[in-house]
Amino acid sequence: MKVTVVGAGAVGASCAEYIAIKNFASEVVILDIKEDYAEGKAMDLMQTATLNGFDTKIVGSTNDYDKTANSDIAVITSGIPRKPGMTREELIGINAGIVKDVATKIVEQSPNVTLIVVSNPMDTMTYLAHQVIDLPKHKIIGMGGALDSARFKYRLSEALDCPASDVQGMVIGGHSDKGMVPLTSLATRNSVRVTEFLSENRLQQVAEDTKVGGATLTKMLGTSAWYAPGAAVSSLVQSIACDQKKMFPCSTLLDGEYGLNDLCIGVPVVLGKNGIEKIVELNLTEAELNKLKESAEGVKKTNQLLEL
Ligand SMILES: NC(=O)C1=CN([C@@H]2O[C@H](COP(=O)(O)OP(=O)(O)OC[C@H]3O[C@@H](n4cnc5c(N)ncnc54)[C@H](O)[C@@H]3O)[C@@H](O)[C@H]2O)C=CC1
Ligand SMILES: O=C([O-])CC(=O)C(=O)O
Repeated sequence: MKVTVVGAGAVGASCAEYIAIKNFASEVVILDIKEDYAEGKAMDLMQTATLNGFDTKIVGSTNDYDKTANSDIAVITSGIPRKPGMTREELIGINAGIVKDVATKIVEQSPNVTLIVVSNPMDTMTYLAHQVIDLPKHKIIGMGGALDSARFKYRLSEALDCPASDVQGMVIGGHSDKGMVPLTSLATRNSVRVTEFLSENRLQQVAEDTKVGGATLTKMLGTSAWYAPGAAVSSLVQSIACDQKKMFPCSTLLDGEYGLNDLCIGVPVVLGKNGIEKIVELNLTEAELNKLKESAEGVKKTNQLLEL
C-alpha cells in the first residue's frame, strides 16, 4: 500500500507520521515544492522508526511526481493555512491554483488513486478536484467532518466531564466556521443521548465551540492546527487502505442525497477499499436539515468564486 502526501508542512508531516505509526502502509511519499524540505521531514520521521516501532518506508520528494507513481491513496495538504482573524474561504485565491496543479500531476502518475483533499476551503477544493481530474466520484474525498466530529466529541467530553472515548457524535455540513452542523440530538454517551445529561444551553455552547474549533486554535497558535487534522486524515487513509468500512462524515459530491446537488459537502459516508462505498442518508430533524441546506448555500457561494 503506497500513500502520497503532497505538502510537507504542518498537516502533511503530522498525517505522514500518524500513518507510519499505525504501521499499515508499506510506503509513504511526502512531496513539497520547497527544496529538500520533504526529504528532511522524511529523514527525521524515518529516524523515529526504531523508537516508534514501524516499518513503513517514508520517502521525500522535491516536486518530483515520478516518485509518487502508482500510489493507492494520495492526500493533498499543499497550500497556505489561514492566519488569526481570517476565514478558510479567504484562502481560495492561492489554494485553488495549487490544488488544481497538484491533483492533475498526481493522477497523471497514479490513474487509479483515491484522492483525499485537505487544503482549504476544503469543500470547494474537493469540488474543484472533481472538475479538473478524471476520477470516479467515489474516489475523491474531502476531509473535514472527521476532524470536526473529533472536536465535537472533545467538547462534549468536557461538558460531560467524561473521557472522550465514552462519547459518540458527528458533525456534518460545510467545513467552515458558520457551516458546520453538529448533530447534538444524535450524540450519545455510551448509547444514552447527551440531551439526558446536558441542558439545551450547554449543548448550544458545545455546538458553537465546535464550529469555531479551527479558528480558536488558529488564534492560539498563530497558524492553523495540525495534530488532530493529521490524525483525522490518517484515520480515513487507514479505513480505505485496510478496507475497514468505517463511517465518517466526509465531503462528497452529492447527486440528490439530502435534496442537494452539484456540490461537495460533509455527510456520513462508508470508507473502504473502493473509496466512498456508500453515502449514508440520516433521518435529520427539520431544523438540522434546514441548517444543512443553509450550509450548502454557503459552500455554493464559495464554489462560484472558482474560475472553472
Ligand atoms: N480540511 C481540514 O480539516 C484542514 C485543512 N487544513 C488546510 O491544509 C492546508 C495546509 O496546512 P498546513 O500544513 O498547516 O500549512 P503549511 O504551510 O505548514 O504547509 C503547506 C505546505 O504546502 C507546500 N506547498 C505549497 N504549494 C505547493 C505545491 N504547489 N506543491 C507542493 N507543495 C506545496 C508548502 O511549501 C508547505 O510546506 C491549508 O490550506 C490549511 O488551511 C488544515 C487543517 C485542517
Ligand atoms: O482552521 C483552519 O483554518 C484549519 C482547519 O480547517 C481546521 O483546523 O479545522
